[in-house]
Amino acid sequence: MPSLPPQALSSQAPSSPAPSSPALSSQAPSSQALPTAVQPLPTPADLATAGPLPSPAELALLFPLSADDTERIARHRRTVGDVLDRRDGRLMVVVGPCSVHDTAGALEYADRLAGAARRFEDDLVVVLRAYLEKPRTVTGWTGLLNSPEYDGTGDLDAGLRLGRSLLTDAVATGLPLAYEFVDPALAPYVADTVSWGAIGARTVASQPHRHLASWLPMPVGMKNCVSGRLDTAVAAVQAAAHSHTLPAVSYDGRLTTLRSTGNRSAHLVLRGGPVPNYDRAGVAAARAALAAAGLPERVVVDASHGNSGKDHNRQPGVVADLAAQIADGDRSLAGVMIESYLADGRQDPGGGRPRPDLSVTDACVGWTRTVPLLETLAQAARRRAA
Ligand SMILES: O=C[C@H](O)[C@H](O)COP(=O)(O)O
Ligand SMILES: C=C(OP(=O)(O)O)C(=O)O
Repeated sequence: MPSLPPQALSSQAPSSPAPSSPALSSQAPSSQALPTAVQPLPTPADLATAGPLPSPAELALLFPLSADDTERIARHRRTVGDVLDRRDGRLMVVVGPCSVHDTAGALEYADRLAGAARRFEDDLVVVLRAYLEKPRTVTGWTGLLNSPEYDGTGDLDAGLRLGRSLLTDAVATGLPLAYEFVDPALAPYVADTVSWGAIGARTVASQPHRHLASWLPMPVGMKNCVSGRLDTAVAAVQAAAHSHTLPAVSYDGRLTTLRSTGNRSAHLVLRGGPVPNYDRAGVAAARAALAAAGLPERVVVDASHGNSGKDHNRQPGVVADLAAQIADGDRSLAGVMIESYLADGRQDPGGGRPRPDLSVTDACVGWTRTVPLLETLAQAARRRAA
């Protein structure tokens, strides 16, 4: 990889907007005359003012992983695969904030979780949710990578730098990281730091996301649709297991053709819908759908989202139900997801800066309520193993 001076990575945005192209603007009808669905395409001048982004290689040079980090991430990925394949009898717990909006707050949380992960390591494989992109039902803040200032201005260049620096710091805590891949073009900037990936309920039907999962070098969970349907996610697991040809941003930032090998560790994540699906009947229905598709009967269950009606106060009840199923010996339950952060609840920051310790997206269970949940799951996993 060529070594580049940091100034070579800076955005090329000029200080004042470039004039619009007279040739193009004289051809384009005025926007008032256009039906709302027909917007003029960006002009070459618009594109020039946006400035280039660093390539994944350039960003990794600024915020590198050490050889030890890379070796540890490879080990974490194998461990998660072993849990999914039941070669490792522990339970995976993917836990952490709905989204990272404050890097200091996220790292404080990661430090606390790293301590808890060591405490429960005989029974649990604890994975930190380090989600920097948010899919929205309609509109809203789309995450630190796209909008690091939480003001909707969308400074992707700054977001990539802040996001990668957070991920490499989080890796240094020794925890495996979980990440939802929302925009396939951004995956090469972050994928080397991730040990468990997710394709979310709003993108699981998308072919580019399934193809991306077939290339990602870690186990990837496919979430059931927002509607609660399982078949789309089951089809995504099948699609991801195959080899595909896909366009992808290469390490040096060029659009390239990639031939994926297929991801044999893709699996189903139950996140509920209008009706929860974490209970024994929901898990049994998932096992039946996987068996009918000829897939391994293994699931991760998300205690939040549709399974708690986005009410964080209901997550402990969901976890208790799952713990009972696990303690009773259900070996198809490979993992549990919990949305948890430093403080309990969520905020809607008006115009000001958000509180660093409180979620700006979905409500989370606070840290003091999270530790007993980990304890409950560890006891359940120990009983199952025995
Ligand atoms: O996980 C977070 C949210 O559930 C997801 O981003 C959708 O949020 P929204 O329905 O508020 O847009
Ligand atoms: C958006 C998320 O979940 P889902 O896709 O299940 O809504 C999430 O886990 O942050």
